[in-house]
Amino acid sequence: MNVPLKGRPAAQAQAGDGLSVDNISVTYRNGHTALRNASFSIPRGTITALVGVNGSGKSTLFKSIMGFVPLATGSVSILGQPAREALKKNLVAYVPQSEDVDWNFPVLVEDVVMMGRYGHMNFLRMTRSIDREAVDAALERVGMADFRKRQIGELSGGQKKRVFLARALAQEGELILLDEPFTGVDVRTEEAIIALLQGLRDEGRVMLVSTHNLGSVPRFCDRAVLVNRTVLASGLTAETFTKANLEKAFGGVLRQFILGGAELHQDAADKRQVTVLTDDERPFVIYGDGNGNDAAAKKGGRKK
Ligand SMILES: Nc1ncnc2c1ncn2[C@@H]1O[C@H](COP(=O)(O)OP(=O)(O)OP(=O)(O)O)[C@@H](O)[C@H]1O
Repeated sequence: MNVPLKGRPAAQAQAGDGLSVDNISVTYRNGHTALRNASFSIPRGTITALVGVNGSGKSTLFKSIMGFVPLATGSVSILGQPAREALKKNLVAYVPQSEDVDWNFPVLVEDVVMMGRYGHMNFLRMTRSIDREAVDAALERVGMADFRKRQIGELSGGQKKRVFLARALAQEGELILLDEPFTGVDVRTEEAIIALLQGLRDEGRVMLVSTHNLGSVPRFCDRAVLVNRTVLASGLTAETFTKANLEKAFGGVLRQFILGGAELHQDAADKRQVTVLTDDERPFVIYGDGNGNDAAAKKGGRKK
């Protein structure tokens, strides 16, 4: 049985010493160069946000790491080994965007999660008790054990995300790529996913998470990579989520937001903290100062 990704090969996973992307360029067959000379590296035991406007190349970067698209230049190394080796060893787990999954594919929740075990099986794909245990544990961990006999097409958006997270867990991937895991999920599910990612970080795994939810990045991401057809900035969140970098990455979009009734405030005491004041004058900190002053949408008066 194949992973129900539209037009993509089954995600293969493997293990290493963080993720290193070195000078990669990707040109699609229609001649469009989606990434040019992109470089960054992230260590083990970290959660890194991948942010950028629509079409900036986030999914292309994931596809490059997964070997779904050929690289015109550069290389990717995963856990200290060439990407191809790491992929063969099942060290990379991929949680795709919901739009990339064929939800009409007739498959049960438990079968999707079992797909995470394929890389651990022989070519006959005979399931062993260790595989069934891994599936059970993964379903329990994401709170989807009661849904194991459901067709995947019969789940809510948040439940679908959790099933694909369970597949990544069952795979025991050391590098986990998550393409917009919070799109279409409620606040409770988002919190549950964040808690799960934090647990995986504590186990020493490497996570790269693309998200449009800038407000939550400082809360759970140690690092950030800002892209727009190349890597504009990368490093610790507090040092990377600067007003200058965010404007570079989001340009008119960020300005539009500010002009549309809010404003950007650079904290005088800590130059790294930026607060967006919303219409109703609630400060919304889009990156924090490391002292807990990074909660989204705190109630309070207008900062001077
Ligand atoms: N298969 C393809 N063939 C040609 N161009 C493509 C292909 N896939 C993506 N692109 C183009 O490459 C650019 C980067 O697309 P990509 O999907 O990587 O962006 P993204 O940052 O993930 O966007 P979003 O936030 O909307 O998901 C876009 O201009 C897109 O139109």
